Amino acid sequence: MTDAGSPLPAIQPLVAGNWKMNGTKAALAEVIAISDWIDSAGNTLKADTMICPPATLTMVMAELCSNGKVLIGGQDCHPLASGAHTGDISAEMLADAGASAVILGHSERRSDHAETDNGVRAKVEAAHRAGLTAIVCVGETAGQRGAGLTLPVVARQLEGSIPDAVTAENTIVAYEPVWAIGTGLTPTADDVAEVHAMIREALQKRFDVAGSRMRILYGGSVKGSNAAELMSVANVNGALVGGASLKAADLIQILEAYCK
Ligand SMILES: O=C[C@H](O)COP(=O)(O)O
Repeated sequence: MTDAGSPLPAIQPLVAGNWKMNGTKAALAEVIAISDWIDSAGNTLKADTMICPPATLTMVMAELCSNGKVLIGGQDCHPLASGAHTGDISAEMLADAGASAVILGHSERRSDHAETDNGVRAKVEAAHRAGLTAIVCVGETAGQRGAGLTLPVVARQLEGSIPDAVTAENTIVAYEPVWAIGTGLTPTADDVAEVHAMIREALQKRFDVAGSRMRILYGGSVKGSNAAELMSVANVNGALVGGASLKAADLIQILEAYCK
């Protein structure tokens, strides 16, 4: 309930495609096809749609999607606004290129670039400074899951990676079990429900109403054939999609789970 005692409005789901290190100019046709499909779906589609392309495509894709039907996000940013950091991109640069969000702390960044919770938190603060929504990824490895550590690992990542001052608009959590990414494996609906319930409770405890309103995405081998089941789990407010976001036809099958 809000302070005024009225019920909170429903959370608008988000389906975000993470293209990772995939996509050249030829792939822009996929985004045009997604945007055209969203047009034809009209208001039967009850979700927002985002594509997070590689940095080389951010600006051209943002220009192509300037009608706002497909939102554009980055895949990482540096904590600083500018400076001598060869190869890095700042949150301000992503915003300037037309992005409205940025994925931070993805498990591939955490493993490939030794990113820590503290480092991710600094990037989330940078995203907010630049006016971007931060999509903060958390999730356990297969080993941690086997050891029964899923909930404590995710709780620690949440606590460490998200700064103290956030809003329901500027921060999204993405739960992505590392072992489910790109493997075709997914947790059961009950397992997803358990983790998302814990995340919701932790967010509410820490951020009050903002924590009740924040979107919590599920990611890890989401595809057309499992989207409806996964997206109907309590506290799942959308999906972060890797492989199945690269082709318009595959992403559209996932979006169809949100057509009513
Ligand atoms: O960011 C997206 C995730 O890593 C999921 O990737 P996937 O859908 O290919 O499993």
